[in-house]
Amino acid sequence: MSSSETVVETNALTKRYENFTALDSLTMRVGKGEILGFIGPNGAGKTTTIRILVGLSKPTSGTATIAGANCLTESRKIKRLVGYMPDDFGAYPNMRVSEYLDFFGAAYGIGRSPRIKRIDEVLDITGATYMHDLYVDALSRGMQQRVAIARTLMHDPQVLILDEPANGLDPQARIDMRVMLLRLSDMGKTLIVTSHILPELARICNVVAMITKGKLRAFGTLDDIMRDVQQRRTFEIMLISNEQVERVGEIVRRWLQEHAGDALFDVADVVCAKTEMMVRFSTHLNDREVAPLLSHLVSQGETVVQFREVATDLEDAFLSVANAGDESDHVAAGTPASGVVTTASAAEVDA
Ligand SMILES: Nc1ncnc2c1ncn2[C@@H]1O[C@H](COP(=O)(O)OP(=O)(O)OP(=O)(O)O)[C@@H](O)[C@H]1O
Repeated sequence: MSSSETVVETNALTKRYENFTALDSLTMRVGKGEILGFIGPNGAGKTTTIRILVGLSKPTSGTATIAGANCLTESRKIKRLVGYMPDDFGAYPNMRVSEYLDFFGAAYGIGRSPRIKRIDEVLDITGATYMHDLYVDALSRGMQQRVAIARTLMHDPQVLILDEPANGLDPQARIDMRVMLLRLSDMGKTLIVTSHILPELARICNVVAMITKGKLRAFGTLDDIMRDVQQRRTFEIMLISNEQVERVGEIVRRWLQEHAGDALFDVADVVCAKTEMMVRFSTHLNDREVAPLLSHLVSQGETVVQFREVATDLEDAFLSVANAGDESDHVAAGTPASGVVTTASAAEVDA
């Protein structure tokens, strides 16, 4: 992470709905001009975090600030500092793009003549000048996303929070979106961009925060996270009957606990696939270190049909980090938010 001036900061941010913890002690910071990729599957807690940041929801505990303004108590300042683009564009029948932007500019209290000038500026920044007189409800999804971003820029905020901006875009529109976000970052804007999948957008992010079930699982540069992910290897143990699966899973877990040293994530990572008669695990251990596990299983009376390493491409591994399950909660909970926190499971994130 760059050492630039901190613009967005959360400390132990927690949100509970009765007994349910939607956000669990989230601590992170984003610097000026940085693009944060805020990644996690559906229900991970991204919108909860964003709603707190933009002052629409109060946390149960913890703090959040944007450019020094308290998100909980200084909602006027926050409104001026932040441009928020929600996931849903909304319906605006019979409204031209210029009228749409004029409407939101007026809502921000921008006077008529600076508003007209600003509309041209934001359309220029977002490459949407040609849409000036088009009707918003006749635009494609990609065009609407541009206009939505133009709208968030009307009051020239320091921070842009974009909820799923790449959602529903075709490949070319995604590329265009990336270019636009980089341009905004070059202008010194700080961006928080959410996504429920590993987006192409992650490649332009300076920092990536991965969140599942309300907890931060990984935080760092994409390179940091990738490096850690690449050091892990996945093994599969094929068994002869499905009644072995849970038992072998437990043996593997205990063995990793003893042999994987401080690589606690390995233990959290054991996946038992009953119907496939298979146990899968990922580990930082090398071949020589992992080989004794096979003899250990045999010495415990387990019949093993195959014990093999499986190829996982980087993207699979990256997604599996984002989709870490409950079992790793005890590990991630005590881990500081800075630096890389990774776990991997074989479950797939929805794409
Ligand atoms: N008002 C509420 N009352 C109870 N539970 C809630 C409420 N709002 C959100 N939740 C729950 O909190 C969890 C986090 O939701 P959140 O909307 O933050 O997830 P998300 O990461 O934004 O997911 P998505 O990508 O689907 O929008 C979910 O399990 C959701 O059901």
